[in-house]
Amino acid sequence: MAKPILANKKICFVGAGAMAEAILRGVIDKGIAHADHVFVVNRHNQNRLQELRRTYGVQIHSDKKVQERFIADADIVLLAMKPKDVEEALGQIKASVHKPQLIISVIAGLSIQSMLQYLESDLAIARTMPNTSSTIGLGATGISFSAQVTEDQRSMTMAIFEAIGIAEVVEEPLLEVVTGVSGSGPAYVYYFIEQLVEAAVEGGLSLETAKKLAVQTVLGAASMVQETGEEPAVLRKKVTSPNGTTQAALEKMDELGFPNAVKQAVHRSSERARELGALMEIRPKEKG
Ligand SMILES: NC(=O)C1=CN([C@@H]2O[C@H](COP(=O)(O)OP(=O)(O)OC[C@H]3O[C@@H](n4cnc5c(N)ncnc54)[C@H](OP(=O)(O)O)[C@@H]3O)[C@@H](O)[C@H]2O)C=CC1
Ligand SMILES: O=C(O)[C@@H]1CCC=N1
Repeated sequence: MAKPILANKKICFVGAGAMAEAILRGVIDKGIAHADHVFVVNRHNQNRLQELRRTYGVQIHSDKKVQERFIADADIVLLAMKPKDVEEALGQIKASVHKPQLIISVIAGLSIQSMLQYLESDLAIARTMPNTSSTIGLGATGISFSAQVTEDQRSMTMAIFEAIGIAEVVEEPLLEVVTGVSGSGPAYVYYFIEQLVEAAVEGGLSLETAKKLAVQTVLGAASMVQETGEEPAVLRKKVTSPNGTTQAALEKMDELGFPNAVKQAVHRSSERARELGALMEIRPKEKG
């Protein structure tokens, strides 16, 4: 059953890739948006639009004029293209977006100020940083709002992202930190699982058994933190017998710089988001 706040609202996704699919699948599966109120447009790939239509029942069209109407008629326009495509895409939709629509962006690094400049309008903007776990309702999203966003629009944004996981409102400059932690974060965990599996196979386990054990271990550890409310460091100590196997393994991780590698990776992702943001800024000389 759809929550009333979004029941009659039209959402148009501009961009039809991994992140758009994660969100649209989440909101449709959770019943907070009806598939016949979800519109998806992209630049070229018609097969991709057909695939999304077949899988989720969303509305698509190959005609650019009809796509422009999808955007103009939407209550919420959700921007989900890569940073390199922002200039072209926002230039194309500029004439179609208007007040009092809500623009939601998931684009890493793209500031509210840059969006307002590209769209040349005083629009209501929710800048977000979700992650792909939104697909299964376990996303983690950071959100900042522009001054123009109304209370209803805030509630709609929270409803969307809380339907597909947890959502935290943060000051806009902290969205880069969110990007480093939870936007890119699933990839770090997959990378960790890959190494666990590889080591298990090197040790002689079958690939199938290795995967089962590694995935259950990560799932169990994350759930323990969530369900017991205990600090990760306290839970870690409970696994670590003095002079036992875990202590030996953790000492090896320290020796090889694991804690520093993880922290530096998070900081580098945040820094990269800032770099992408700077690349997407409109310089004063390019205006008008
Ligand atoms: N993937 C992730 O884990 C996360 C991604 N993000 C952000 O989400 C955004 C999208 O990432 P992701 O989904 O991975 O990217 P994808 O490459 O999977 O998808 C990008 C989509 O944008 C479309 N597109 C490109 N140019 C235009 C245009 N001019 N007009 C309309 N659509 C266009 C592409 O369509 P076509 O094929 O026709 O070119 C494609 O469907 C990025 O900005 C990223 O920073 C945020 C959090 C997590
Ligand atoms: O890798 C990226 O740039 C995007 C943003 C966060 C996750 N994926």
